[in-house]
Amino acid sequence: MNKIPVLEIFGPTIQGEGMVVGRKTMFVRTAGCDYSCAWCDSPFTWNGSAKDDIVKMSADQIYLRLKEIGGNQFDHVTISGGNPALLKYLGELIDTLHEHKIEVALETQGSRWQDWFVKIDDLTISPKPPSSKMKTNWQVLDDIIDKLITNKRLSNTSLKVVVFNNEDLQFAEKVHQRYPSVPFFLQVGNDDLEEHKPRDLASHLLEKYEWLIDKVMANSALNHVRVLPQVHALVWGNKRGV
Ligand SMILES: C[S@@+](CC[C@H](N)C(=O)[O-])C[C@H]1O[C@@H](n2cnc3c(N)ncnc32)[C@H](O)[C@@H]1O
Ligand SMILES: Nc1nc2[nH]cc(C(=O)O)c2c(=O)[nH]1
Ligand code: SF4
Ligand SMILES: [Mg+2]
Repeated sequence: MNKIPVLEIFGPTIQGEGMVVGRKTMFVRTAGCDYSCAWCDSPFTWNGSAKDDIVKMSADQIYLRLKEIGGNQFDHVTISGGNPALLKYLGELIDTLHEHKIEVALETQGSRWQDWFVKIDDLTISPKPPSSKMKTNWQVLDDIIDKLITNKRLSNTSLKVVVFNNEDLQFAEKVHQRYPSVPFFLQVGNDDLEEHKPRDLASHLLEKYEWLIDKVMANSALNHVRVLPQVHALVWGNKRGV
């Protein structure tokens, strides 16, 4: 069996973001990313700081570990990273989880296509706005969205843009206008990744949430959208593994 580089497996917890926010889920976080976003909240997945924690695991080993931690208290697994779309053989893990009647969500930035995207129950594609300092390859993203539409995966797919400022909001508009049929989410950017007091971070993020709500309410190009904070950041702050 092919092995997957895993950095952490945790849960059950709530999915704190996006299309299935609030859903009880386990997390599998893979190592490695083709981006290096200025504000990445999980830089240990790609900057080498946790390289000794990476474990190469088969799909069966990951399933066993999920059961060891989560017991019978879950029926949903979210795969995040890093960029799990770098991993050609993730389809084996998705099949293993489905065989055990477990639904599978996945978080990626839309820089790579994998054929197993069409098997994901809740696929979040999160193109990166200017504040990240990353550049979207629109040809690649067009191709990904085209393939998902052709395969009738729209009800299993969402776009999610993190917003820190007005320029990011314009980028969000552009993404929504380019792919109007894809369910669209705007997410509050967390600009304080050092804060260790969850309540202080929460009140700061709620102010940013109010700013984002006001902006979106006044914007006629952003009508068919949802606006959300990272709920896990409101509850647990910058803590890892929740
Ligand atoms: C750590 S990323 C991993 C998945 C994939 N690499 C991606 O970026 O979509 C998971 C989600 O967290 C979001 N995210 C990362 N840093 C953030 C921050 N500082 N504030 C808000 N959301 C953030 C990303 O945009 C993405 O939607
Ligand atoms: N609770 C919780 N929800 C999340 N949604 C997306 C996450 C991620 O890091 O990909 C995440 C995470 O790390 N924790
Ligand atoms: S794409 Fe995702 S994991 Fe990669 S650097 Fe950006 S936010 Fe972090
Ligand atoms: Mg996170």
